[in-house]
Amino acid sequence: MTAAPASLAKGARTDGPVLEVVGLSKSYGRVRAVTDVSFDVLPGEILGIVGDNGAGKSTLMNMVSGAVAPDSGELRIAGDRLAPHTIGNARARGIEMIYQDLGLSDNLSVVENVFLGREWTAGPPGLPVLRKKAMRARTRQVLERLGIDLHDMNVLVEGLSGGQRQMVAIARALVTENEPRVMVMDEPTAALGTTESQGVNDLIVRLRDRGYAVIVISHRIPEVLALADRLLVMKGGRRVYHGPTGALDVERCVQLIVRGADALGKEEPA
Ligand SMILES: Nc1ncnc2c1ncn2[C@@H]1O[C@H](COP(=O)(O)OP(=O)(O)OP(=O)(O)O)[C@@H](O)[C@H]1O
Repeated sequence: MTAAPASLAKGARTDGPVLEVVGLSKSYGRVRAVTDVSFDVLPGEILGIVGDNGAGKSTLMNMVSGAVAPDSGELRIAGDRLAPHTIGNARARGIEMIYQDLGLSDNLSVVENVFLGREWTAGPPGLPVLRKKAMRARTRQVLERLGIDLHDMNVLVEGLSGGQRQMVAIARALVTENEPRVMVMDEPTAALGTTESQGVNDLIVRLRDRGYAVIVISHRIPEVLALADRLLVMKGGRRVYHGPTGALDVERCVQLIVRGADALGKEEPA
């Protein structure tokens, strides 16, 4: 388990779900992007999120990351309500989102990317000096801890493979002021071949085994069924399944995505 962030509210729970999403809804004009969706994630768990295009996955995750404020419902982190509902507050409370475009700068090195926008400096105010050695050491430590093999951390990111870039983005999410507790990844393997996908998925499993909660949005049904412990299936902005992946096979999962909860022929598990 990772240490509880210092910013965890007094009295907040440290066992049970690290994240509870309670009845979130969001409309854009007349489009109901997400309607009354609830789910939770435990520490040391991978939750997969699947659904057709337009099912509401991105809107839901943008609410989880604090980027989009819900019309109704709330987010609880370790039992404590997220308020105000902002990216800054969600990050301070340990929620990190890695978008599909990764947000890396090609012309900067691995270390520079990991610390981009929050560089460590020393020296008097107005005359900051970059603490390059310390940043390199911290980056190496995080990469080694996660078993990420990147020999040259001064190499420009443009020279890295898709899988390596994904790993730099994950390292970047880990080098924050507060230890993250929930990592949300949008299609982390979408642009990768089989071997590189396997490398990224192995890393996601290592994150899970270190106590992080990892939420993975994916279109790759067999892959996410093999990777995730539980699955959230969305259709038309609604939750149609939230339960163990072991209860589903690829065919049933596809049926849920296409037909909704009717595909199970019974009540979905809570
Ligand atoms: N900023 C926005 N303004 C207007 N409508 C939006 C906005 N964001 C999403 N929507 C609409 O909300 C619905 C859900 O979209 P969302 O992007 O959350 O689905 P998704 O499951 O992530 O889809 P995809 O897999 O294609 O990314 C869609 O009908 C979409 O057009």
